[in-house]
Amino acid sequence: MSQTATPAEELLLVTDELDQVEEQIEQLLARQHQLQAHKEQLLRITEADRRAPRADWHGTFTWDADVQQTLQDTFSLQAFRPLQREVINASMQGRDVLCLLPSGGGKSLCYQLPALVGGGVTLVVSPLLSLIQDQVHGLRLLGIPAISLTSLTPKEEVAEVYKQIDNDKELRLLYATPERVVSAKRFMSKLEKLYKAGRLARIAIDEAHCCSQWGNDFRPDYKKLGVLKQQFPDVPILALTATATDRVCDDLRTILRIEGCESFRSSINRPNLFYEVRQKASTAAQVTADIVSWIQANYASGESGIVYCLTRKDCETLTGELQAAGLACGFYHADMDPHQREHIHQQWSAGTLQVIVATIAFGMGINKVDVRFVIHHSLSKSLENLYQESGRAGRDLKPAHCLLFYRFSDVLRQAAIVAYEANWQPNLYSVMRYASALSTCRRVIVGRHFGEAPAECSAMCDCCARGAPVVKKDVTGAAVAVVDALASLPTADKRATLLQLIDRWRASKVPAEAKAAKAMSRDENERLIAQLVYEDYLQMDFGFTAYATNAYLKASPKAAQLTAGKKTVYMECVEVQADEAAGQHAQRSAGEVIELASSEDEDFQPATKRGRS
Ligand SMILES: Nc1ncnc2c1ncn2[C@@H]1O[C@H](COP(=O)(O)OP(=O)(O)OP(=O)(O)O)[C@@H](O)[C@H]1O
Repeated sequence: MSQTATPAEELLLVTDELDQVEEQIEQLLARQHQLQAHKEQLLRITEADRRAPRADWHGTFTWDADVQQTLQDTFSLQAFRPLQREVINASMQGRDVLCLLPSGGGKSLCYQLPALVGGGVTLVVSPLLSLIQDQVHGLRLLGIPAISLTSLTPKEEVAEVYKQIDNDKELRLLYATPERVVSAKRFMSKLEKLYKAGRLARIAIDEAHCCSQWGNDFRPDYKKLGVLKQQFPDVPILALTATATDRVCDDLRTILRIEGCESFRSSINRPNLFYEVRQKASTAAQVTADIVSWIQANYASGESGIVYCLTRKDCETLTGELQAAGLACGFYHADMDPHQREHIHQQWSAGTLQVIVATIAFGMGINKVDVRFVIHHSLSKSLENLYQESGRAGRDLKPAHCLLFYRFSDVLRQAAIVAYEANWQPNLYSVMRYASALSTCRRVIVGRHFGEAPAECSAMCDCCARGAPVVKKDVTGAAVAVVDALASLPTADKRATLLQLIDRWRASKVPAEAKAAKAMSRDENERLIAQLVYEDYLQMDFGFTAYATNAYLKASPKAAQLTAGKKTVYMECVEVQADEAAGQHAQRSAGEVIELASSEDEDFQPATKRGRS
């Protein structure tokens, strides 16, 4: 310190140095926190390795004979489906396991069978009451001792269940909801008692993707399930899910504290499902007529199906219209009396109703394996949601059809609903990318989303089955006209609804622009605007009123490059010819331009189709 510094100057220097020291302390504390968390992870991993060494899960184990016999005698099954045996071996060995098998892949057997062979009690955490009821009922029919504790358990039975947990040495499976596990102290104390007595054999966490806020169906109570590893470190956890991206898997490993787990992942590809997207008509009446005629043409023998709608009101209206057209159907959504909802579900499961028209409230509890079709009346909020909802078809592995009716205005409706959710935009764009594809196989898009190598499609999606040539059109002029139409708006915010934008574009004061816009149908105008959103030349903007959220469109910063002549926009179009390969899947008139897709799609293939048989 200089000897000539005045106290005031020195004060400034000292204050400055103190600030620096505080900043360093903060950095060191953050680093300490990080290292502590990492140390705990490494301790858990080494402890898991010590407790249950890794092995070749295809190999032979002391329990092989028991496992095979239980498979045949108790479950009346002859052989394992892919990965079931490996998952069972790893769990029997005592490893924590993350199991990703597609819908209908047979995840339940992966914990039900070890529960019988290994002895002790397997706790199954499952999010849905109806699913729990169905499973417990099914297990009891097989003579397997199973109980559940949920909000549906009558008060007088709760004491009996607790008594059974304490004393019934034959009990093998105990089902509970995550709420029960994380909030009911009495339940946790019973688990502690089981654990101390060495009777808590395994914990299965079904629909484990609900842990992660990056996945669909995030549930806050699932996020607290890390308490199970903390309280019962020696008990192997088996986390199961049908849908999870790599990011969701990483997240759920951390949340459940099973970082050292064995991960088994079969392809998410469902080869028996035919994926199709159709242009959705612009009027509700026409959409209903299209759905009715499609079901009547393809499933006239009353095969079961689901129609997913965006809102409760849509569900009720569409049900009335389908009924009027002679289809046996009922609606299902969250705003119904639970008994009425259950009644509809049962009638549909029994085949009395052919079609259930539902919101996404109808989901994880569906146990019906012979659903032949799933129709999306509106776009889902993410590709994961669409995959999972569609995946309720064909769980018996027989051919089934997943049909999405798509138009861009539904993206805006959906956006206005999900705009409050985390990650709504990348989620919505992922499903838009899927829906607007023309030349890219839909399986490839889904596989890429889940980080998988492309699966063989064998013409089991409309893009591969269609077989018509794709033409690539330069539509830069039209794209500039759309941006100009927004710029010419009298309002300061320069934003418009989709309808306003199309009207303004078609009424452009530049005659050539208006002529070009009108040379396209309004549907095609809409598709080009969708593409501009999807390629980031336009963006969504929201207006909030006391009653609703409205979605608008406005130019994004990238639009300036378009108007400056630095970007070119191409659209793909297909001229449909008579196409036998697509058979009933492509019911369109010859020569009709059926779809447009992004010119920025990596897999854009301008000339001929592939994958056609
Ligand atoms: N090894 C097997 N052989 C034959 N059928 C099996 C086998 N394993 C399971 N199944 C049957 O497959 C059907 C689906 O099983 P399960 O309900 O466990 O699937 P899941 O993977 O949980 O599907 P979801 O994610 O849709 O709930 C059931 O009817 C079940 O009995």
